[in-house]
Amino acid sequence: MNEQELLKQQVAASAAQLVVPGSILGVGTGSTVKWFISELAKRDRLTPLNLAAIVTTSNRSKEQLESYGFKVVELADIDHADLVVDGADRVDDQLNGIKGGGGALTLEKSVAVNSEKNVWIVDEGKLVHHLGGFPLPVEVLPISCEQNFRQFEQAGLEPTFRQRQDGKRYITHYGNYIIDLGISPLPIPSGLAGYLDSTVGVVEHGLFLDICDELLIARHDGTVETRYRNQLNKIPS
Ligand SMILES: O=C(CO)[C@H](O)[C@H](O)COP(=O)(O)O
Repeated sequence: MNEQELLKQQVAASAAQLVVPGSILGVGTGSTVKWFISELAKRDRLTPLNLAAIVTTSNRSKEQLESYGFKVVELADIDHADLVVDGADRVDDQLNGIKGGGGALTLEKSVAVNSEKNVWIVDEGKLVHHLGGFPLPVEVLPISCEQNFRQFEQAGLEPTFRQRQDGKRYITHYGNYIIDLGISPLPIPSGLAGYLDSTVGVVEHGLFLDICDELLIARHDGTVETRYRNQLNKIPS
């Protein structure tokens, strides 16, 4: 296994220990979450977790969970999740993140805001002081996507339509497009989030602000560091 995969496995194994037996669990999407699901299954095999319900944010994660015998329900079937474990593309000093590299941002945000606790699992290469250095995904309705594209261009946000390998536009689970924005580092990401939230035709965007409660970071020295949102003032800048 290469070092990157080893880091993902280590941080995923730590997150699997946070799952409380009998609880309602949310499971995100991505290559780090893939490890989390297999570590969860490993733990469940040793001592059954008897989870009350599992919701997930993509068909990929659903299929993997089901392959281990977990039963997955829809978000609409639960009132809330007790814990969601998800990956992230970039995380800043305030534990704000860019998510949606895998295109699942809308369901990811819906599941996240309906959870008591959000844990993100990343390797240290994802850490930045200010959010940036990764295309910011914005899911847009097809009917007004060209207008949105021009608006973003005029705002200097360097938009590009996400494409599939065959060169056609990427289509989300909900039949929408994704416009990736080439943003420069954002010291105050709430400004851009507010602009996108108020833009007609935008379904959701990948700025996840004040959502992550606990960040698990796989370090190259083999350790896993935990940062808590409610203890941010204790983190040296
Ligand atoms: O937001 C996501 C998918 O929409 C993922 O959590 C994010 O892209 C991180 O993925 P990976 O663990 O593969 O780096």
